Amino acid sequence: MAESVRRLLGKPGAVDLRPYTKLLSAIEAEEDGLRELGDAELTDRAIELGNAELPYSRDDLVRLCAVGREAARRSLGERPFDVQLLGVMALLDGHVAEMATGEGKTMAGALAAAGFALRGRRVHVMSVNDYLARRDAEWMRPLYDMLGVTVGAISEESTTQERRDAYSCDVTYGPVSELGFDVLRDRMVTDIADRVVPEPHVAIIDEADSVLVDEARVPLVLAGAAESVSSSEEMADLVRTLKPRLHYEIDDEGRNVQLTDAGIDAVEKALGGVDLYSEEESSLLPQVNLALHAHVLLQRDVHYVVRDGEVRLINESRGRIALLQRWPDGLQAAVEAKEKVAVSETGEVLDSITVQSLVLRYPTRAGMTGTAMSVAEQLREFYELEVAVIPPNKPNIRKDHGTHLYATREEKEDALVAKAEEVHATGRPILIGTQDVAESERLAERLRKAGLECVVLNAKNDADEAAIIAEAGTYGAVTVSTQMAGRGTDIRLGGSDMSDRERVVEAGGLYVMGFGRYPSSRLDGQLRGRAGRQGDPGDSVFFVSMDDDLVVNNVSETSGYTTGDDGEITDEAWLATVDHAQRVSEGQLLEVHRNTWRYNQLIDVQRDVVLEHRELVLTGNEGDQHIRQDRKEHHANLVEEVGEDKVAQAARLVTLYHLDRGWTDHNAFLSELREGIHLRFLGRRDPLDEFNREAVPVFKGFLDDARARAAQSFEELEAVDGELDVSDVGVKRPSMTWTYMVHDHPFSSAFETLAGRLKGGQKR
Ligand SMILES: Nc1ncnc2c1ncn2[C@@H]1O[C@H](COP(=O)(O)OP(=O)(O)OP(=O)(O)O)[C@@H](O)[C@H]1O
Repeated sequence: MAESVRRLLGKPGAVDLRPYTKLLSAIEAEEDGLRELGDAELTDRAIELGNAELPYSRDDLVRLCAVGREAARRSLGERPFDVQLLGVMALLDGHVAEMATGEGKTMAGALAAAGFALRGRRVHVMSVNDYLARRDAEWMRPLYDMLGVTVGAISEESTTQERRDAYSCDVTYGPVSELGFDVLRDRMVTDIADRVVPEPHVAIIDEADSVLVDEARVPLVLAGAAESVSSSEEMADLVRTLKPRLHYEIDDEGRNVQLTDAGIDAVEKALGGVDLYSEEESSLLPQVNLALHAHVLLQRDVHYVVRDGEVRLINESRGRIALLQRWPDGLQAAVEAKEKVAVSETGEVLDSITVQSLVLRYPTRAGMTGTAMSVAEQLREFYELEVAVIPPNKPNIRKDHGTHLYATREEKEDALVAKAEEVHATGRPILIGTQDVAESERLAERLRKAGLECVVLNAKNDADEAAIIAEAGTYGAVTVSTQMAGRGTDIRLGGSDMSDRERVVEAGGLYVMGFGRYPSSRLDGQLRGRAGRQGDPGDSVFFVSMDDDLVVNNVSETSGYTTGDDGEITDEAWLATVDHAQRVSEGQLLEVHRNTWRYNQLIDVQRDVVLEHRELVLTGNEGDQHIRQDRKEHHANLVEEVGEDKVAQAARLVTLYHLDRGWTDHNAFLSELREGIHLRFLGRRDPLDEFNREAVPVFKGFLDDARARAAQSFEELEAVDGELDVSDVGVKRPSMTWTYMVHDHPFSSAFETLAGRLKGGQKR
């Protein structure tokens, strides 16, 4: 209640920058003195700052910023601007610094990381991908060296030893997914020496809004022990024969598809006269629904691409292939069956972690991004983070034009292409943002036909992406790209070496065009922000049509407007509906985020109980003590045969095994419960309450059960040649493990569909 009232009343404000700005002149005053010092003396000055505790006093903050500025000037050849130092101070206070594109967040982040490290904190700088983690660590290394701070980076390919080395540095850069996977893997070790992640201190999150808001709906998963699911190609072929409206209906938002009565009859007939709602056939309906979802709602080249015989998801928030992502198993298999590719490896989910849980492990959190203010509320609600809006170094002179609205997609495309031709004729570089891969390719084709050579950026690897983006400011360049978030490379006018800068500036700088507005205004802002960096000239404009998904899915009335000859709708009221549609969509995204959060809160509490107990077993002799009491005689016999140490180790392994096994099973139970819980809507109960009501009692006996099973396994253990081999009693760790990100079920589950039918009062 208090929270909802606060949400309504308390407009999220930004952090007051005055305490920081007051220090700027004192920082500058130190500059001449520091320039006199030799490099080693400068390093000593930095190290001396480590002789006190956090937080930094006013005077020490001045010293840190002054030393940091001088070190950056010498090591990187760039003297941090005042605004970057404001960013550093905001980060050191644990805020999210909103700094526009090209303002130099990488350096601000590094100076803050060094500030924490000098005071004895371990810092993890979380990036959005491998490439940026490695690039930033290497780029900033000379600066860290000069400040006497060690730095390392991890990436997906890092070996265990490389990870350990990187984590032993003061500052470690890594993609958020890898940091999460390491935490998950560490939770499964049976020997403390196998752990790689040290105790968490400080997290500095780059592209904080993408990571903390957009990616927070995608849990990281550790899976193990292979077992293949049956392919559902038969179902895929069957649903292909069904006809829209006659056999199935799609709801207004395009998020749900349901069989009609005629559809059910057709499916039952095609399956040889089964009754889909009978007890015996209870597994069929979910399969049909999954196949139908895959067929109707998931489109190739919009939601996924097929490459090298694999279905690869497109990360909607970043508009590119998400190598590690997959849908929950059933849906993934259904899409694979639809595309007739081999059904991919599947196995048990050993454990999972959400971005929230990962980030909240760190007692100190901070972040930086170009677009934070519009998610200030979420950052506060989910991460207890406040936003500090750092002004640009030079005033932003980019011209953001109003949205152009058209009746149809064709008219929108015609208008955009015409505008692109007009702008291209002046030599200005153009960046066009599209909604999905298919659209970017179609549009590029159109542009080429119109004589505009263009580069399409949608699904390359991270390094290629960065190189393409870096050249997008070249004279006459036309670049078509899907969502820009997390690309992490700024567009310099005149190409990456800025050799042609003058000509491009004179022409008017980068012209950004959005082909459709994004599901949130923040994503629009990220695209616009690519133009006008560091006071450069630039323009941005969006072209929208009434049949864009954003409008169709979120506006109830989409007819009754008047258009000009070219199909443009200029009526302010209709333009306002586009803004409205975007707000509705933002509300939906927030709800999804909040739901993931709520469900995971309970799971996290239970996981913590298990982990706490597991830690006692792993690091102490909890397992042995319990078994010694429970199976006195057998324990004593084995001790006599093989000695205390070997028995204690066997008891530890057996207990860990049953704790982990129990948690895997409990996890599976919780996901099933969560899927099925929507049926509870039938009883008009709150599904979350229902979830908690069922999940809590089931967990009650968890530890006792695991202990009892461990004792049982131990009882069966026999000494052979003076050794105990726990695999004799079925204690086997997964032979292999792998990691991925589960794409949150984009549509309601099969159960919800069933619930929807029952709710509608249909027979059966
Ligand atoms: N103080 C400075 N003086 C001169 N150049 C600087 C300074 N700080 C950063 N730069 C340069 O500005 C460019 C942009 O820096 P950086 O990539 O860190 O920006 P960013 O804010 O992270 O942008 P993006 O939003 O694209 O990630 C880099 O080429 C960097 O070398």
